[in-house]
Amino acid sequence: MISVEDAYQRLLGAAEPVRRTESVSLREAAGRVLAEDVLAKRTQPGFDASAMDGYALRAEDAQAPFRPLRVIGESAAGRAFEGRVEPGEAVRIFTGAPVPEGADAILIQEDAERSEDGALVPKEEVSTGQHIRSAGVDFSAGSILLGQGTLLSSGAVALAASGGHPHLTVLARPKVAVLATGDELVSPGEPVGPSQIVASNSYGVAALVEACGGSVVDCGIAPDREDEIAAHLDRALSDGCDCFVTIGGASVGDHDLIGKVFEAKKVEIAFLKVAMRPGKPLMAGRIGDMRLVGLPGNPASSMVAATLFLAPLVRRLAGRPDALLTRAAILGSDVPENGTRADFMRSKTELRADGTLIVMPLPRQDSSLLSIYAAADALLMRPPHAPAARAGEACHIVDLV
Ligand SMILES: Nc1nc2c(c(=O)[nH]1)N[C@H]1C(S)=C(S)[C@@H](COP(=O)(O)OP(=O)(O)OC[C@H]3O[C@@H](n4cnc5c(N)ncnc54)[C@H](O)[C@@H]3O)O[C@H]1N2
Ligand code: MOO
Repeated sequence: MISVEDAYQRLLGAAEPVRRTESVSLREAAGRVLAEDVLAKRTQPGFDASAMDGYALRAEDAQAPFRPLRVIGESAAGRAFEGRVEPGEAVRIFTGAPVPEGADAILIQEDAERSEDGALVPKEEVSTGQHIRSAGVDFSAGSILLGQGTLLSSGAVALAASGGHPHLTVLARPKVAVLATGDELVSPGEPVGPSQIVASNSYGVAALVEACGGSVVDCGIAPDREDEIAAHLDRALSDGCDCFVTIGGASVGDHDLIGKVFEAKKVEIAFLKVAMRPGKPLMAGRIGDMRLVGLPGNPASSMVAATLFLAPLVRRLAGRPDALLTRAAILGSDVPENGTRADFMRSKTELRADGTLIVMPLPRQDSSLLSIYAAADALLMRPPHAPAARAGEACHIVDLV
């Protein structure tokens, strides 16, 4: 049995982002990872633009004592004034409109008066360049807007649009096959016979995989038969899956077959058990480029193991930042000393008005309890052999997705 840290290193150590790429429209691009640099196809703004509603003029014509100026036309966004502003002249202008030739400043309309004959009389002085956004102040054609490997935020998508790109080349989502195993399992909505239960973990694990940027290949439920599980593994390999995840059958009972399948298929084993609670029977390995993760069957064990190991792996394969996100918090109640396995206690957090993050372990921690898991928003991390700790002491948590 190895430590959580060693297991994490063995699983993620040599894992690299997928190399397959695809083109997606901007509307589908948020959350994807750029496969190549995005260069600006245009300069923004493409012209000197007014930042305010007012008058385009020569700054020297708006100095005290103020003289009336002749308004010779209008420049609106999308409809430029084609002429030139000469001394003693001004052009009515609106935000985003091109600044006409000859003008070098904008007088905002709040600082201007129009006389009865239509002349413009400035009320405040302006300086050269005032309220003008110069061409290219945001970016210039040919400059790198977004680098390869960028996880596309909403802002990044807007920037790519502004740079003139209707589509972006991104990394393909890693293909993650998810297989539930167990003779007792039926799908949600199906009749549940005596001694049967509903397969729930695969839905939770699939949701987590997708939240991490993966694409799920749902393999359904396999009975406790080595040949059936092995057939799913073979199909995942031939379908080019990046990861094959099993749920259940990871422990030591007569019907726990994942270890046997891994052996028969000559999986290069990373580890077979991890010193953690819940989730001790957790297996991982690889066949060529395909990673294998054997999650334990108990629902909370399955989800905790997937949060700590599968989620960072999928993020790595997807090219996303993959570090396990832990946060400092303050214990909201006393906790007893811990045993030999790292403990990940299902907990609820509360952000106090002063910014302190308080974490309260939930009262029941049995690994079969999905009601408790779903009520939790964080895992309180208790290292092996941690001494008893009191409310108010510092601790660390992992956020649940
Ligand atoms: N003698 C020992 N027994 C067990 C050990 C051990 O070290 N020695 N470890 C225990 C721990 S810890 C866990 S966790 C479980 C994990 O066992 P398996 O991975 O083999 O899981 P199963 O036996 O297949 O199932 C356990 C439990 O979870 C239910 N299950 C399975 N799959 C699903 C699913 N997709 N959705 C919902 N529920 C599922 C299954 O019906 C069982 O109730 O082993 C302990 N035993
Ligand atoms: O890990 Mo088992 O996950 O302790 O129930």
